[in-house]
Order: sequence, then C-alpha cells, then structure tokens
Amino acid sequence: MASIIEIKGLTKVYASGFQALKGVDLTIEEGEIFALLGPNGAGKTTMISIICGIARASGGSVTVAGHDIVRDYRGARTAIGLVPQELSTDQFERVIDTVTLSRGIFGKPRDDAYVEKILRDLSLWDKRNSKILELSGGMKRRVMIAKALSHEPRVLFLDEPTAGVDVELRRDMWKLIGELRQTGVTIILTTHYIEEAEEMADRVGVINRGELMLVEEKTALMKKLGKKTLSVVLTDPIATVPAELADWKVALGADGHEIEYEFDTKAERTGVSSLLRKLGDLGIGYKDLNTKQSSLEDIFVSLVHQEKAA
Ligand SMILES: Nc1ncnc2c1ncn2[C@@H]1O[C@H](COP(=O)(O)OP(=O)(O)OP(=O)(O)O)[C@@H](O)[C@H]1O
Repeated sequence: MASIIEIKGLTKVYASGFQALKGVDLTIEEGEIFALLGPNGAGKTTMISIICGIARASGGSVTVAGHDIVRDYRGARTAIGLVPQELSTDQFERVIDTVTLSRGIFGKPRDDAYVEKILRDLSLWDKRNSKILELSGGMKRRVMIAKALSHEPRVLFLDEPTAGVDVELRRDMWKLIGELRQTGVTIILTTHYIEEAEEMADRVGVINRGELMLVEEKTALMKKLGKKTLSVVLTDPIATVPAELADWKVALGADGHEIEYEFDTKAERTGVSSLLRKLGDLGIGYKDLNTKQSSLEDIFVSLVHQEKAA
C-alpha cells in the first residue's frame, strides 16, 4: 500500500506555552481506516487541525498526497475532506445547494452527476430539496459528510463522528463509514469510543498528552496485548473459591455457577490446563468452557495506566 499522509516530528506549542504535540511521527496508508484514540485533551483535534491547515505547526512536517501542507497548501487541502465535530452549515439552505456550493468553494467544476452520487450514497437523495433545519440530527451529520466529500478528496477526516449520538445512529454511522471505504477514500477518525475503533479501524493509534504511544494493526494489537478470560461453567454452584485455587487468582461469577480465570495468551504457561486438572482433583465438575478476548478498552486503559505509573 502507498502512503497518503506522512507526518514527521510534528510539534505544537500554543501561545500559552502549552505543548499539545510532542514530536509525532505517523504514516497513513491509502485506503485504510485509521482510528486515532485518546482521552480528552490528548491532542487529537490539534493534530487534525494542523493537517487540514486550520492551525499552524510549531515544528515538523506533514505531506498529504505528496503535497507539503505549508509550501503547497492548496494541493494538500484539495486532497482533504474534513467533517468537523460541530455542525457548521447554513440551516436555511437546501441540502443539494449546500453540497454543490462546497464543491464550488474548492474550485471544482460543477458536476451534478457526482453530487447526485454522493447524496444517493449517503441516503440523502430523497431529502435533497429539504432545508438543513428540517433534517434529523443523523441526517445533518450525513450532510456534513456529503459536503466534505463534495470536492472528491482522497482523505476524509472525521472528528468524533458519533459524539453525543444515540446507539442506533452510531451503528448507522459505522455502516456508512464502512461503505465509504469501499469507494477507496482513506478515512481517519478520532474517537473517545474504544468500541468505535474496535468496530471499524484497520489500524489504531493511541495518543496521550501529545505523544503517539502506539500505532498497530487493530487485530495484531488485540493479539499482542490481549488477555483472555476463561469461564468454567460448573455443574453445581459453589459458595466460595476453594483455598487450593489461590495460585490462579480466580473469581466466582454467575452467582457461584462459574469460575473466571484471566490469563495471558502470550505466556508460555497460561495456567489453563493446570487449573482444569486442579478442578478435577478437587472433584469440582464443569459442563462448559468459554473464553473471551479482552477488548481494546482494557488495552487502552492499561496503556494509559502504564504511562502514568512510569
Ligand atoms: N488554542 C489553544 N491554546 C492553548 N491550549 C490549547 C488550545 N487548543 C487546545 N489547547 C490544549 O491542547 C491540548 C490538546 O487539545 P485537543 O483539542 O487537541 O485535544 P483532543 O485530544 O482533541 O481532546 P478532545 O477529545 O477533548 O477534543 C488540551 O490540553 C487543550 O487544552
């Protein structure tokens, strides 16, 4: 895969003296969905704003589709579509007009067929003659995406695409973003929601206090850092954990019907078979076994935790 964005040594010091980015290096591959995950104030919006030319970097360099964001601002900006956190569009304008106008602002020739295509892709075609203010919140978000895609960008930034929306709309948005990726556009999204990154991203970057702490393929990340929980479903419930199981640090679940054991999938000895043998020795019968992979959320919390401890 070819790279589409190259970020090298990016720093940002605000006028207040606050250092929001501390030397970020990152390459985004064309066609991927990259999720930038981090707590409040981590530097996500600062980074996006610099790439999109809304804020100035204090140091380092960024190229988008081969265009330097400072020396070749126009080239870089043309390659980018940005869906900001806040809805920002004239509420009285008709959907089709606002999207057509956005395209014009980028100096692209009028192309009604293309505008129709994105409105159809985003299920907005039936609403094309509605005023923005007549639309539901979910539809308004779709209009923002249509506007961002109006000039045929190669990279689409979504800054917290599902902040403050209900579960149904969030799932809708995920589906939509998945469909957009089929069109070949590279998608970078920022999110607080680990579930969102887990659901959609090919790669995940974790940013905290202006530093990119890790960038990994999502599945590799889950495998590498992931722990699993084994649930042993007992034939008969038990009231307390027998002292003989102290070495495994198990917990009781499901009102004493399950024994839960967390183990490290990377470890040479996971302790799973010895635990099961021990249960046999103790005459504790079981009828089922389940394992559950820990989520990206656990990984994220443990990373941020490790950094704090360090
Ligand atoms: N104009 C500014 N002047 C001074 N400090 C700023 C400015 N803008 C942002 N900051 C600070 O820079 C840090 C990073 O902010 P940024 O908005 O990039 O974080 P974020 O990761 O996007 O957070 P959130 O998830 O809350 O949007 C924060 O501590 C913020 O207070």
